Amino acid sequence: MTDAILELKGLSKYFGGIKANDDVNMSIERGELHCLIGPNGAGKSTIFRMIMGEYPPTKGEIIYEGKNITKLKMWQRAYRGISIKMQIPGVFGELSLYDNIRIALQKHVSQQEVEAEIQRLIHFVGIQDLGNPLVKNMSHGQQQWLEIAMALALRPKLLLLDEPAAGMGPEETEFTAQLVKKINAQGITVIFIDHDMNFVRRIAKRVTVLHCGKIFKEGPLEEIEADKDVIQIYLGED
Ligand SMILES: Nc1ncnc2c1ncn2[C@@H]1O[C@H](COP(=O)(O)OP(=O)(O)OP(=O)(O)O)[C@@H](O)[C@H]1O
Repeated sequence: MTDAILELKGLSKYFGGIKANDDVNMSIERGELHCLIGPNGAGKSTIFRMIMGEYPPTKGEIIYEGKNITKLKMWQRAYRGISIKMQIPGVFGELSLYDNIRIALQKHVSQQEVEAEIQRLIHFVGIQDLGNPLVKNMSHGQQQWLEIAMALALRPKLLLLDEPAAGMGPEETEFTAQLVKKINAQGITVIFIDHDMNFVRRIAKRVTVLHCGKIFKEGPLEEIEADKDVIQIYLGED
């Protein structure tokens, strides 16, 4: 029997004449580490924005843990365990590292637990040796890991990561791949978007390919990489 944590049913998002997503049907198993790939403008980020509740779908339904959440507000979805790290940095550069995490922890843990939780999170994402700098003085990679820590502060069951290794060098990319695996090993379902197939290869087992807003192919990584049509529309690109 399947145990889907998330199901997208006929999900569509139109911006005027642009069909950013068109009749997307997807099912994500609890505990999966799933990757979304596809050419620029294929509609990957729009799917994330609908799952998190930023964009209302034009049509279709989002079922999370068996319940229809299509009309719920963002905070209601976050409260139920959906957390996201978008492509655009969501950290506060003028604030310290700890204060950024403190903001993310607001209302999720009691006042007495905050400091211990900050330590747990910075150790988990590997930024425990920096002291407590202003975030704008942290490297790009460190800021990305901080943002992941902030997403984890919500104790999610489902974590959405939009290009978690974008702009990183090889070592930081490898570290991020290990971090994503570690998150998933904790039982958190992860869906991530990425363009870098070396990164995808390191961690994903199942991959969905989007093209022109629609699901083009879905399957195990090896099948997707060997698929002639996928190579033609996407993987054959430089
Ligand atoms: N707020 C918006 N208003 C109008 N059009 C939008 C909006 N958001 C996305 N689009 C359009 O929807 C389509 C899908 O965009 P989306 O950002 O989801 O693609 P993507 O696959 O994430 O692309 P990339 O890989 O470049 O991040 C694009 O044509 C984009 O221009």
